[in-house]
Amino acid sequence: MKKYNICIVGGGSTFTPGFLKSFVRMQKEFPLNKLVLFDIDEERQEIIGKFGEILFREQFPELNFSYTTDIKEAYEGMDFVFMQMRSGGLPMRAKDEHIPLAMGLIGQETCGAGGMAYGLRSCVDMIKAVKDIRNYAPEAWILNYSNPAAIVAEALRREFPEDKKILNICDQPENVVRSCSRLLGCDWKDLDPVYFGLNHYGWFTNIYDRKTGKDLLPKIRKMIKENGFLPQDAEQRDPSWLDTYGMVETIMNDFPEFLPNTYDQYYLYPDYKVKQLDPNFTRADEVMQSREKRVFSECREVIKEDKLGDKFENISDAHAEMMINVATAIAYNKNNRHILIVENNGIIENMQNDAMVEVVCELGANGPRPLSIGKIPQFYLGLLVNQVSSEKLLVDAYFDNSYQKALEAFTINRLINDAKKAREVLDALIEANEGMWPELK
Ligand SMILES: NC(=O)c1ccc[n+]([C@@H]2O[C@H](COP(=O)([O-])OP(=O)(O)OC[C@H]3O[C@@H](n4cnc5c(N)ncnc54)[C@H](O)[C@@H]3O)[C@@H](O)[C@H]2O)c1
Ligand SMILES: O=P(O)(O)OC[C@H]1O[C@H](O[C@H]2[C@H](O)[C@@H](O)[C@@H](O)O[C@@H]2CO)[C@H](O)[C@@H](O)[C@@H]1O
Ligand SMILES: [Mn+2]
Repeated sequence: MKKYNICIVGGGSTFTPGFLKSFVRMQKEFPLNKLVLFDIDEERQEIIGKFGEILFREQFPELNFSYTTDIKEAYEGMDFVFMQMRSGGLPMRAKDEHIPLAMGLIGQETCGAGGMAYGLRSCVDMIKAVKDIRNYAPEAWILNYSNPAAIVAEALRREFPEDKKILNICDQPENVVRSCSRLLGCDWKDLDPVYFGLNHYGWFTNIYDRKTGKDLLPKIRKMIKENGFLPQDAEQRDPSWLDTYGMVETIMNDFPEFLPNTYDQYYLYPDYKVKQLDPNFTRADEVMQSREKRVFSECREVIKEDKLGDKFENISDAHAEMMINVATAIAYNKNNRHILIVENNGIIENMQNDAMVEVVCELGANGPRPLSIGKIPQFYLGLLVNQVSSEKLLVDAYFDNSYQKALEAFTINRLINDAKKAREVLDALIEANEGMWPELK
């Protein structure tokens, strides 16, 4: 069995320990020869890297493991590059969330004004990173889940139109499916979903029982009405995530036809969410006080003790497992189903062909083969056409260095929806992102 060479970009991410654990756990399904962590932040990379050295010494000693801030060392000879960079880091995420909220607008990592601010930073850094990767590893599969994945996917589609080995993925749809399995008391792998939308903006039309073909969505709808909705890993979640999953019940009371992605809450209830969110303490602050602190202090402890102790079991690795499953589908031409972000080209019949949509695909060595959706109802079409327009205008702003296009992207966005507010928040974000955005003239 071939053993693969993998690089993780954003190797200093809070999610890296979860990946390291999954690579140990899944070494039979996905045998590795070499694993390199790459980050631009030497200090973060060193802490996670040293933790990784101890983890692999104890659990997977034959793996050739290293960490670096050098692009040649990172990319040369790679088969797969997993991308999880956070352009601007968590401090900039805090600004993306605080600035719009202080103006009465949704401030969120990937949605609305904050998502667009993060989007422009990610366009700059992701395009540079993909060029670097292609310089050293022209044939590597690039599996991107750096956010905002919708905007990154559109920018990469335009910058690298011939590159068929770049795949954009989000684990949120799979998480909703896993959460349904918790509700139903079954294995999530027995559920066969049908899903359409954009990244962080979609709906499940059906959740079939894989064995019988029966649609379980009516039962799920009823159970959510009676019992609410919890994430599969509720016991490990911060309070804000429990609120987010709880909103699925509200959404289904108003729009019972389909099961929503949790991110739909921002687009359907923007006024309510603005009132609920605290402009001085957002999710970024919660992450910096919880996950980031915990991950780095646990890594430091392991380094100090020079042994893993009991740390392995408690590392959360749900989305790492999903990403590794995506890589194995490609590596072994499995053609099993994943929800992926791909160019529409008629999959959603009544949406433009060049939209980057999120749908179920069969995935194998030749890439994704999306399953057709057909026409979607007017309500959903209206919402999605609005959002895809905003995302495309933002990417125009990036490529054309155009303030006007950015203003249009912000104005049309449902979470802003007013030209004066759009200009005000855009100008504030230009100032906050100095040196990290393209110059907008
Ligand atoms: N698509 C999904 O479903 C999904 C799920 C979870 C996280 N994410 C994304 O994963 C990323 C990491 O999230 P996190 O909360 O762990 O963030 P984090 O800030 O803890 O880690 C991100 C790392 O990226 C590094 N980085 C920043 N710019 C870089 C660049 N140009 N090149 C290389 N490294 C760079 C940072 O130094 C940092 O160590 C984010 O983009 C997040 O949005 C996506
Ligand atoms: O606020 P954060 O940083 O906790 O999460 C933002 C990300 O949320 C989703 O990813 C979840 C994922 O669904 C869950 O299974 C687990 O792995 O945690 C992740 C982070 O909490 C979303 O899909 C990402 O795009 C967001 O970046
Ligand atoms: Mn996501």
